[in-house]
Amino acid sequence: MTGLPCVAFLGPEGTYSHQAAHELFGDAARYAPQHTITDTFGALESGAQYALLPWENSIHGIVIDTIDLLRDESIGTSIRVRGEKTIGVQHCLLVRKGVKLSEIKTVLSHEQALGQCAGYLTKHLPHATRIKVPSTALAAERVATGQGEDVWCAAIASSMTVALYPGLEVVKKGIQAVEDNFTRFILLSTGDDTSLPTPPSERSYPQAIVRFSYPQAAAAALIDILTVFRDGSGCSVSRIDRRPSADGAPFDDVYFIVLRGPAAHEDSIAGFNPLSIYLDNVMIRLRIMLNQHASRPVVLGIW
Ligand SMILES: O=C(O)C(=O)C[C@]1(C(=O)O)C=C[C@@H](O)C=C1
Repeated sequence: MTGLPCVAFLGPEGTYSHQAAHELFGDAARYAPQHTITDTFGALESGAQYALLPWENSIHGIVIDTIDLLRDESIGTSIRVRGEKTIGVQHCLLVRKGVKLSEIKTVLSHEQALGQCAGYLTKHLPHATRIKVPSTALAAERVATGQGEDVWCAAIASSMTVALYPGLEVVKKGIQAVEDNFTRFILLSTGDDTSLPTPPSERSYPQAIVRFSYPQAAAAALIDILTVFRDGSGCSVSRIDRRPSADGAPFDDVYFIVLRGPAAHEDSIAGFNPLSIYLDNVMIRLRIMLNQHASRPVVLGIW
């Protein structure tokens, strides 16, 4: 067992992160549940080789804690983005056995799940207080073990938690805004050389993330900076995210550009990756355009 790599994930058992980690690594890893997304990232500093973080959801969008961690300077240097995993998410409203919908006073869950199910809560539980907790499975555990007033709490979590935390029952399954609901996770590892037990990407084309900061005072216009990414050799931008910079002047922002390379052909030469060649060129031009600014553009990972 000890030879297996350690994968940190947002716990406890029964979170969607737990499910995604298992789907990626199966029996080829040891699993280390963490209390928060920040702790999951921090586990890379205390011995875990991998951390799997929820990245974005198809209903509620970006997971703020994760994207803000991607601003950390260690990512792109000692820590690299290595892959991704997408899973389907069907949320259940769970209560202690015997509690009726009309008796629920409080609903606990991860803020993403509360957001994905906001329509259901507004319609069916308009007077219930919504409380954010670090994960869906922690919400289920609290409802299962709650005392006193907590008996009237409900949780939004996966149906798997019913088997893990005895005493719960499902009031309603599939309470998110639309039936098709997916969360995409990002896999980080300490360095590029830790081998991955399963192919890191589910897609046939390679991807990469570039981070750069764009201060309000920048000499070059943002639109000119973005033209650096104009399609080259079949590579293109598939997504742009923007967050406040952690340490810059007010409204200085950090940009995350997700790039997609051309699909690999069966006859392509081993080790030849058009995306990394394109990125070498893009990074040189980006550094020149942003050269007067302290924060260098960085490739957070290619997978
Ligand atoms: O709380 C969990 O179960 C998680 O794994 C976190 C998380 C998220 O942050 O998006 C993962 C998937 C769902 O979208 C809801 C919550």
